[in-house]
Amino acid sequence: MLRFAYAKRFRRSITMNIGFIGVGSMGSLLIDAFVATGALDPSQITVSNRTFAKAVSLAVRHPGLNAVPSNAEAASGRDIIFLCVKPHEYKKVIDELRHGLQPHQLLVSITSPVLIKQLEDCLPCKIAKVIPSITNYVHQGATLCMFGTRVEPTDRKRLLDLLTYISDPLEIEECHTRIVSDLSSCGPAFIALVLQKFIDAAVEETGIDRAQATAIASAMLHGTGKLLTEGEMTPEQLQQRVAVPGGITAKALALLHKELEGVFNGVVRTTHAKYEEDLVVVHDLLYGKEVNGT
Ligand SMILES: NC(=O)C1=CN([C@@H]2O[C@H](COP(=O)(O)OP(=O)(O)OC[C@H]3O[C@@H](n4cnc5c(N)ncnc54)[C@H](OP(=O)(O)O)[C@@H]3O)[C@@H](O)[C@H]2O)C=CC1
Ligand SMILES: O=C(O)[C@@H]1CCC=N1
Repeated sequence: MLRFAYAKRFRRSITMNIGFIGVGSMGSLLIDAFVATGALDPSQITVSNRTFAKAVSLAVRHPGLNAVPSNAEAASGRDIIFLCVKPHEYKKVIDELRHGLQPHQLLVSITSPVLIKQLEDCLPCKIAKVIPSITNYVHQGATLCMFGTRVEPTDRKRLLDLLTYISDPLEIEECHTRIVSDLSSCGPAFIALVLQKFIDAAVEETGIDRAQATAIASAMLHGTGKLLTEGEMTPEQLQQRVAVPGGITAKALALLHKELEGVFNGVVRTTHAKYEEDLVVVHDLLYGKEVNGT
C-alpha cells in the first residue's frame, strides 16, 4: 500500500517560485520549515490570506517574502501553488483561480476530503495532493503525496525534492488518505492528548511540579520515537523490554490494555465518519447539491 518515495539525499537549492494561498497553521508552518531548511529563499515565496494582516506578518518574519492581497496574484506565474485553506473554503478560492491558472502550473492541495479528480474537473492546471504533518515543523515525519493524471515525472520529482527538505515524502493511494492521515497528521494530537492525561495524573496523584513532569514526559516521548524508528524496535518489542516480568510496568500495562480496549477503533471510526461528512459537503459545494436524485 505504501512506499517511501524519497530519502533525504537531494540537498540542493530549489529554483522555483512558489505561491501559498492560506497561511494559517499549516501554510505558515510549511513556509517556516522550507525557509529554515534552506529549501527556499523567502524571495521565492508569494503568499495571500483572507485576513491580509496574517500574510503581512509572515513577510515581516521572513524578509523578502512577498505578501499580496489577492489569491489570483499569489497564483499568477508561480511554478507550484500550495492551497492551504480548509475544505469548505475551496470553492471560493477555486472560483478565483480557475481562469488564471495555466496548464503547466502545479497546484498542491493539502486537505484530504477534496479529491484530485474534483480539482482536475474544476481547474486547468496539474494537481497534486500532499498531506503534511505538524512534525514537518521540526523536519520530521511524513508528507503524504498523491499525484493527478496531468502531473509529469519532472513535476513529481521537483515536488518530492522540495518536500524532502522537511519530511520523508511518502507516496500513497488516494483511497488510503484518511487512515494514513490519521496516523501521520492527526496522530501527533492524539499522542499529545495521551501524554497530557499522563502528566495530569502525575500532578494530581503525587503533587510533582507540572513543568517538571511535562519536560520529563516530553523527553521520554522523543526517545521512544527514536527507538521505534532509528532503534528499529516494534511497539510490542519496546513494551517487552521495559516490562520486567513480575515488575511494575507489567502491572500497569495490564490495566492499560483493559481500559484502552476498543478506544482507538472508536477514534478511527470517528475520523472516517467526519471524513465522509466532509466529502459530501465538498461535493455539494463544488458541483451543487443533488435535487430529487438528479
Ligand atoms: N493542522 C494540521 O495539522 C493539518 C492540517 N491539514 C489541512 O490543512 C488545511 C488548513 O488547515 P490549518 O492550516 O490547520 O487551518 P487554519 O484555519 O489555521 O488556516 C486556514 C487559512 O486559510 C485562510 N483562508 C480561508 N479562506 C481563504 C480564502 N478564501 N482565501 C485565502 N485564504 C483563506 C484563513 O484565513 P483567516 O486568517 O482569515 O482565517 C487561514 O489563515 C485543512 O484543510 C486541514 O485539513 C492537513 C494536515 C495537517
Ligand atoms: O484536523 C484536521 O482536520 C486536520 C487533518 C489532519 C490534521 N488536522
